[in-house]
Amino acid sequence: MKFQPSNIANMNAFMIVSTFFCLWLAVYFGDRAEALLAYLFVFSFGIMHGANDLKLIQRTTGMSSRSFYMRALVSYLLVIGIITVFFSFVPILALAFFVLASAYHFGEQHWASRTSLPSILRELFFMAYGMLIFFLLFYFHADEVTGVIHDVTDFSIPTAFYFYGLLVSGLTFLVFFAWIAFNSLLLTHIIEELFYLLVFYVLFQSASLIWGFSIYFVIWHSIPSLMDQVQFLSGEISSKALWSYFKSSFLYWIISLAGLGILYYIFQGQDKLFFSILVYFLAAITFPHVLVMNKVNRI
Ligand SMILES: CC1=C(/C=C/C(C)=C/C=C/C(C)=C/C=O)C(C)(C)CCC1
Repeated sequence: MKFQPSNIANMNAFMIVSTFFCLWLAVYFGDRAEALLAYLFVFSFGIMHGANDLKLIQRTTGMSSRSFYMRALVSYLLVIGIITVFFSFVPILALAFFVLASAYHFGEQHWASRTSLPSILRELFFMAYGMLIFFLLFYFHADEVTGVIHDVTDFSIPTAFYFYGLLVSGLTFLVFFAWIAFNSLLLTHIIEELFYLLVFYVLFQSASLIWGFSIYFVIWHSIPSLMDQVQFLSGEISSKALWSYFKSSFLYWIISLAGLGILYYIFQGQDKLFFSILVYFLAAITFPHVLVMNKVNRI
């Protein structure tokens, strides 16, 4: 079965409907079931969307030899190693850098095809959007986020910080957005984009931290990104192309989950929140992925 462009256009409708469906589902679940489902989301689609990076590197560079694959794999593992060291020596800086890189990555995923802003401004806009998403989430779950950050870095962030962060990132985004619309650099609709922000407001305000994050991460980031990657790798979005994506990411996906299992085992006795382990894990696998996707988006 081939997906037509109209189906791809329906993606936005799918994202909105499934967001509210997931919010409604939460009414029926207790906290534990909700958290379990959230982890299932993150560990399935969330990890899977980053599991084809090596193939994407090969495709963006046009090099497909075995030795290139090995070099890419070694650089990949090196980046993961550097991040781990960074987190052990200066955790607060590493975390700040991780959130900034993630914000950029989320912004890039959402906006790369929706604005024709020139470079530098483009990157700053991606970042402002992503920071707005994170601060919106953090603002509504301030105490819990402060707890996780304290667990990871030993730093206590005052909860007012999230309010000011939300204010600054929100204003920066809105000024940028108005300027983009005014200069006809917007390839989408103003109302549509503002409506999505309203959806995120409702989502983060009503869902728990883990549920809100996983719904955003999977439905609004991982699934659209996975579709873009399938289109890039196979030239079409069809069941065959999706199957081939699944097959080539399977090994990396299993290895990542095994890595998470090992992290969990190491931290088990240290009284860490499972969330903190998740932050370390996401940070380790996210950095190489952000670099790869940035390269894909430049093609
Ligand atoms: C700091 C912090 C969080 C940050 C998570 C981030 C920054 C995730 C980024 C993931 C990416 C970019 C994945 C790749 O595609 C959580 C878990 C919400 C919980 C509270 C504390």
